[in-house]
Amino acid sequence: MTEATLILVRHGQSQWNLENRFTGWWDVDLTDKGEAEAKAAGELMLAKGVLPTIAFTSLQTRAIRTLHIALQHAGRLWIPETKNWLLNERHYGGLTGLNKAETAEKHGEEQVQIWRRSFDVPPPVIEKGSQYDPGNDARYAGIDVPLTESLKDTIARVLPFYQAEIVPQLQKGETVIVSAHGNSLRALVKHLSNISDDEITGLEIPTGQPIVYPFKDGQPSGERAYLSEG
Ligand SMILES: O=C(O)[C@H](O)COP(=O)(O)O
Repeated sequence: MTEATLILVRHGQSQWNLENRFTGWWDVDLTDKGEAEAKAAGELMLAKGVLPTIAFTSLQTRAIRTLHIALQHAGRLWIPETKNWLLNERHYGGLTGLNKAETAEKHGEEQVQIWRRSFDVPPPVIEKGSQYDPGNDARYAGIDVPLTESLKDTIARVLPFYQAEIVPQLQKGETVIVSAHGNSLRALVKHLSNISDDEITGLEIPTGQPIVYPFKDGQPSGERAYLSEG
């Protein structure tokens, strides 16, 4: 039997988390508070002796920097890491850049909640070439950049990456850290904790809080727990 550990961490507070704006694939950096959250996550991993041996992250600055700050403070900046767009945040389509409260005033709380948390209703598409369209960003060269994504669409890209790249590391007994985003991590937690399409609407992932799953032979062997509470 091979035991392993999966650590999931949502990036620390970003500039647009602070400004309450839909972010999705737009690339924003961490705030000072976000950096402090990442540092605390690394210190917690060190204190608990839960030390990553291999890392995965998205192509987005806020997740990459959270990973690096956390690893630095856990003494693990040297471990191998993979960056892949398949771990990016869910694409927020035409909502990208808008203020969440102003959007709720305009379209109603209920509609905004559907766009934010429904399983399979995507936000309106982003206009190609518009201000916050990441379609021409060099990091996405050769990728068919979506124009919007529901959680269901996000799961359809995150899970195959998880199965192909992350599960083999867990089967080998690695301590894997995935530094990603609210909705790309909701996609993973939905799968790992077997949460239904209806119940996933109620799941929130806080910034900078490592979530840990124990694994045996490449399968989760227990429920998720916050490392701070373990
Ligand atoms: O992309 C965003 O705006 C956030 O990272 C997640 O936002 P949400 O909680 O509205 O899905």
